[in-house]
Amino acid sequence: MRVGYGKKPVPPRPSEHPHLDESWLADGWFSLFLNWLRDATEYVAPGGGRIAEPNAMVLGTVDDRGLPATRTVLCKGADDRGLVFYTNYESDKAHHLDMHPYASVTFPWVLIERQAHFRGQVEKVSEEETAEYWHTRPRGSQLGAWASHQSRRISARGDLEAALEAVTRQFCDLDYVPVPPFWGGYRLKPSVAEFWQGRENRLHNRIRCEKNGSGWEVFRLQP
Ligand SMILES: Cc1cc2nc3c(=O)[nH]c(=O)nc-3n(C[C@H](O)[C@H](O)[C@H](O)COP(=O)(O)O)c2cc1C
Ligand SMILES: Cc1ncc(COP(=O)(O)O)c(CN)c1O
Repeated sequence: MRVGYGKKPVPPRPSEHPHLDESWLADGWFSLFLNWLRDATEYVAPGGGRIAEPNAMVLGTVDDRGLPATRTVLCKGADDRGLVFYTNYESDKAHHLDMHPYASVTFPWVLIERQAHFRGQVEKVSEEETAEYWHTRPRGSQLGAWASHQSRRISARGDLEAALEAVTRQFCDLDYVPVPPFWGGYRLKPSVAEFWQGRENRLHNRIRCEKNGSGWEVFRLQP
């Protein structure tokens, strides 16, 4: 199958925004990331379309053979320390991170012709931080996390539904579902961040910053 050129987005084109500039990253990646995440969250296309899950990021890890794996996770926390996501600590991605605690994440904000990309070391967040987030989740999502041994094989959909029924019964007398011991957050601490902004003729803007001691080295890359 040939994948061709899609329809051009209708005006106003986000690519008419000012050129991405090195100075925007002088203090590191965090403030530009927050601005772009907010833009992605608030953006409404002329036809009314919005970016679904603007906090979705594609997480790249490597397995014990050095074989890369990517999957989407939701960014549930961001500050100048890094980007936080929550998952099962016995999943494939968790095994990858146990062996090799480095990862990349990419936010593909295609609708607004932007992309943000981060690479760095990954560490588990504290149990307190996990608990604080866990208790904001709907009960159904909490029970689903208890029911699913993420990334393990299961022979039938029905077994998953039976597992959900079992944990629903197990916790039915409790007001609060406890945090599973096998569930929690990770924080990716960027040492490299790159912001991409689409431009005419594929002459896109790419600005990268790399951690350099306590500061950041900022430079432009060819598209
Ligand atoms: C939009 C979207 C958001 C997702 N968010 C998460 C998430 O925050 N945490 C998670 O564990 N899985 C999330 N998933 C599922 C993962 O992509 C993946 O299938 C799962 O974590 C198992 O990955 P692994 O086997 O590589 O560990 C999401 C999937 C999609 C499509
Ligand atoms: C399995 C799984 N775990 C965690 C999450 C994170 O999001 P939430 O806490 O809002 O469920 C998601 C989001 N799709 C998910 O699919």
